[in-house]
Amino acid sequence: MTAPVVGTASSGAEQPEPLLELAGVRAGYGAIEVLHGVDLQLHPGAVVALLGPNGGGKTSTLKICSGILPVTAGEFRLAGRCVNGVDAAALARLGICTIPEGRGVFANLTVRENLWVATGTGTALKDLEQVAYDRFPILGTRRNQLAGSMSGGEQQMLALSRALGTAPTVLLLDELSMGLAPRVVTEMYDIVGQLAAEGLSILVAEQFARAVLPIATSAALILQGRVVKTGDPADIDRELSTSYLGG
Ligand SMILES: Nc1ncnc2c1ncn2[C@@H]1O[C@H](COP(=O)(O)OP(=O)(O)OP(=O)(O)O)[C@@H](O)[C@H]1O
Repeated sequence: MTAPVVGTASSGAEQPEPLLELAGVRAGYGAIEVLHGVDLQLHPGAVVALLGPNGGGKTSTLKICSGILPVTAGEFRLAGRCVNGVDAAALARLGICTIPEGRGVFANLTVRENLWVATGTGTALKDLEQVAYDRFPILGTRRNQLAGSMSGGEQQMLALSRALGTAPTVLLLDELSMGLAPRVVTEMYDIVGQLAAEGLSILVAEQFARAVLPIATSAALILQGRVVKTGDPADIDRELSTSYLGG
């Protein structure tokens, strides 16, 4: 069976090959299966919003894409090549970068020290700092400030900077909106939209659909470990309002 097409940046009839694809992916924790055949496609330069309620399987799907959770059946493909069993470090070297739920910044390290953590990928600190401070000048003024003392939005900028400094091709974002004021969420998603316009391919897991749909090129709804609907963000928004999340 062919996976539903989702996340295409262009609307032409010619579909480019998906950069990242899950085809019938099953996975779980111990003996308990939580993903029961997930189909998902992310095309170059697209923003796919992966939506659904708590426990639907959003984070587990991102874990598959970052190599943290093994595929037990089906295929995880990058540029058409099956990468089942390829570990997280190797996937990172192939350009997959994750910003986990809660951002993953180290509260007791300064901005600069947090950026230094990403030098483990082989990128020089000065290059990481340049990317960060060019895009988010506020981080430059706070380079010696402890990350934990910054606002949620500034911490999210730091997490994004650390990711971007490694020049990823695919960005996986988990619940970017968590703990942020609505205005800051809008600002952060505007930045995500800009990153996609610059060519980055982005998969965003979000419980709060309204936050991400305005910048998404397509959306997928995951319920109980299955992608039950994929398509245009406006259609999925309508579907969510009427059927699943009570608006
Ligand atoms: N480490 C784990 N061990 C066992 N079960 C887990 C683990 N992590 C997630 N699960 C289970 O897998 C299912 C899917 O969870 P997942 O975190 O992927 O969903 P989600 O859509 O991201 O939800 P949330 O927004 O609450 O994180 C849930 O039933 C959850 O209880």
